[in-house]
Amino acid sequence: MPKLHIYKNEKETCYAFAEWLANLVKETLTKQDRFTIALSGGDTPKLVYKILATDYATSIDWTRIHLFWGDQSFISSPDEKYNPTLGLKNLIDDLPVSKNHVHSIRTDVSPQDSATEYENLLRTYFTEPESTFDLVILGMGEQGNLLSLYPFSEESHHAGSWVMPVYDKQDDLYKVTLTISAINASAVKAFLITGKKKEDVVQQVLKGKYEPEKAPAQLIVAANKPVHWFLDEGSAGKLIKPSY
Ligand SMILES: O=C1O[C@H](COP(=O)(O)O)[C@@H](O)[C@H](O)[C@H]1O
Repeated sequence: MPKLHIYKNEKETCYAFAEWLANLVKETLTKQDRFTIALSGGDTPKLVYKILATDYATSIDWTRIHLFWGDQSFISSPDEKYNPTLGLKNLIDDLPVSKNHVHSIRTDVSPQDSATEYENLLRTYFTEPESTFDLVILGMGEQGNLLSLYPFSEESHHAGSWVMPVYDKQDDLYKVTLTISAINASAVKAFLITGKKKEDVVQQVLKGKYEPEKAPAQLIVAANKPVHWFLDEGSAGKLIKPSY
């Protein structure tokens, strides 16, 4: 069941998301010792990470936060312009989180070895076989991918392992990504999607026919809990406009 949180623009959406995340962390940390987040890649969450690093630098207990990457591209360029993950990494470096609480996906080994190593890391970190992150932040690409799980790809329907290597045909590069199993085993799932260019994919997932091959985000479920969708009026355009 989706729970929609729709805001006027990207800025308002990101501020609201940061506030919601901070409250979730605070509430959860009254019941447990640590809070573990899987981060989305891409450009959209960058503002949220900036807001967290500044406005929430002291109000969140960062010593009890652990960060994992949701996916990672195998791009070696040292230039942020060509290497989006690098830009994100720089922002994560600004968060007041202990460096040994930031768990990255290696890119200095083969995608297969990197995926195996990340899977082992997760299996050691999470002691319950059916339970992963306290929060997974998810974006969606214009192609309809969530993390690096693409429409009509085998990996999007793979059950069992939590991590997989993926070849992204469109961008001609390898990626390592969490799987639907890892995402669905997390306590809270939240999409953060902004911009008019995403309104079709958002509509397809939330209002279209159930066709998970075409829209793998439809595979994200939360038993007895909502899947959160933080959208701006651009990305939610086709949900909020009357259809004639
Ligand atoms: O390819 C990817 O894109 C999506 C969306 O990125 P954005 O720049 O439009 O926010 C991202 O969520 C995913 O992690 C990444 O691999």
